[in-house]
Amino acid sequence: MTEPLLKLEGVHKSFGPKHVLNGVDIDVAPGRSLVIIGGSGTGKSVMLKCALGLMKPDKGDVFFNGESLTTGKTAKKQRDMLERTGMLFQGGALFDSLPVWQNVSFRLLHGGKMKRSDAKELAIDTLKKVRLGSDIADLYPSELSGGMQKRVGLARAIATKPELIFFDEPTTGLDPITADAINDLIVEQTKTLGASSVSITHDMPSARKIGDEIAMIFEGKIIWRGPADTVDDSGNEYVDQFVHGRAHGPIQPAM
Ligand SMILES: Nc1ncnc2c1ncn2[C@@H]1O[C@H](COP(=O)(O)OP(=O)(O)OP(=O)(O)O)[C@@H](O)[C@H]1O
Repeated sequence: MTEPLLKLEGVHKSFGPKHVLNGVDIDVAPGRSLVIIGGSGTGKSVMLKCALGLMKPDKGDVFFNGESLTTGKTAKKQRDMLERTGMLFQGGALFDSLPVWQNVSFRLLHGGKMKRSDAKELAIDTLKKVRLGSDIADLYPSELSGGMQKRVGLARAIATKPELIFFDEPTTGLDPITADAINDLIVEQTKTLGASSVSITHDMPSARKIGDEIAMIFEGKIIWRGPADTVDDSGNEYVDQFVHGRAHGPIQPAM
């Protein structure tokens, strides 16, 4: 069996008396796309932060390419993982004070790896991949629509040609047509790179489109996982309620 690129094993995380993650086991193979669905406050973002090393699990481990990120020379291993990882944050999270091209090539510019002129050229090439023209390279994020900002965020996530990309609610705040176009670009660009991806969302159209596989988190555990095209017929009453957006069922609405 192929070694997973990313694996979370028995990950626990609590805040005081609040147990958010209660033994999360999940992995993603090279070149595969995993979408994690779950209701508000179920710990999706906390899980993502643990996977990225931004939060330390209380118990359990995170492996990147088979290497534990919580034991041994963790700082070096974390750095190595982050260099090989791209991220599209919820809301785009662009730097308002930097023009679009510097946002896209931020890591290459600031990692001292590239001359400014080369970084700008790479940014413009990458913007083209997300169907944005060179005319926006010198604009600032506030001058762009929400959909364009997401495209810039996607361009930034893929600019370093990562092996693994995290997508945190990639279509939040977009109309359904723009959201669909962003999802198409996400699929196209991750497949072109041959990268693995882990996305978290509660938007089912996005989950169906982006995911090779879908997993559901509930009460701090992965309660179901399967091929994306089986999510409507999972045989799991929790998944069924979530997928069909029913207020009544075993999951209580988060109010
Ligand atoms: N740093 C923190 N300190 C205390 N509690 C936290 C912290 N981070 C998250 N939590 C709590 O952990 C729980 C899960 O939060 P998380 O943001 O992971 O949910 P989520 O599934 O991503 O929700 P949503 O879909 O609404 O974004 C919440 O109850 C939240 O208040």
